[in-house]
Amino acid sequence: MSGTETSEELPKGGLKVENLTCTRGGVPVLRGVSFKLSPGVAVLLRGPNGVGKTTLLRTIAGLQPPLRGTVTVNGSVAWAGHADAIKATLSVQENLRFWASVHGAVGRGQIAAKVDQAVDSFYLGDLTTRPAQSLSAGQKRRLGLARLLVTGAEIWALDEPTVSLDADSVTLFADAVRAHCAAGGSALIATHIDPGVEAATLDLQPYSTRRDLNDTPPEAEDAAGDEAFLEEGAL
Ligand SMILES: Nc1ncnc2c1ncn2[C@@H]1O[C@H](COP(=O)(O)OP(=O)(O)OP(=O)(O)O)[C@@H](O)[C@H]1O
Repeated sequence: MSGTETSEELPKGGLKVENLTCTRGGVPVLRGVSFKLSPGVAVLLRGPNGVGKTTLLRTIAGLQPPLRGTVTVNGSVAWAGHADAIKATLSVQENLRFWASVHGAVGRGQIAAKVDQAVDSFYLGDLTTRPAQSLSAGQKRRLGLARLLVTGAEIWALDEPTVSLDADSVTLFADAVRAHCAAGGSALIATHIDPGVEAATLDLQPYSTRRDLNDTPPEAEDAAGDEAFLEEGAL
């Protein structure tokens, strides 16, 4: 099902998307998207509602196969979508322990160290024994983001990660992304707001609109791939 390939020719934490065409519900959404994401870099994925940001992130995370093109990574991808991947009946601490174990932490000491760091990073200290289902929307979102830290994944694919967060929590998120990138990780972040992260921008444009405006035959567009979209510095 996954169309994501692993290659050690990329640097650890690197991601390369080449001429990617995706469908959603059988309908073409993205066409010929190409870009590279280097370790240490965060990129904001922009574009109007329905343009295909979630579809692109899902494809990179291996949750759906591309129709055409390739996604290549060196490292593992952690996906944070709208549902937060939270186990409702487990406590905050149990959720994080669970995810740390799933992602390879071994032994009580290693698991506890990862969980403690994640709890501190997202100010979850007063909530550790609370069942996840009893948390507010913003608290759940903080738990979902804390999960990223215990996965140890090099590449973060984040779909509107700041939804429901208050201003202080957005700052915690930005700090976490900064620390992740400083440690050699990378992040692709779909968002409609400014999350306070120093980042390049990848602008997805409506495929049909762009074609109409450019008056470019689809075959030529296929051959050329997508123009644009990363500002210099992110490549
Ligand atoms: N489960 C689905 N079945 C069919 N079509 C879908 C499904 N989910 C999304 N789509 C369609 O696919 C297209 C791309 O959706 P996607 O969620 O990737 O957009 P987006 O850029 O993330 O939008 P938003 O900014 O609103 O979150 C849209 O036209 C949407 O209506």
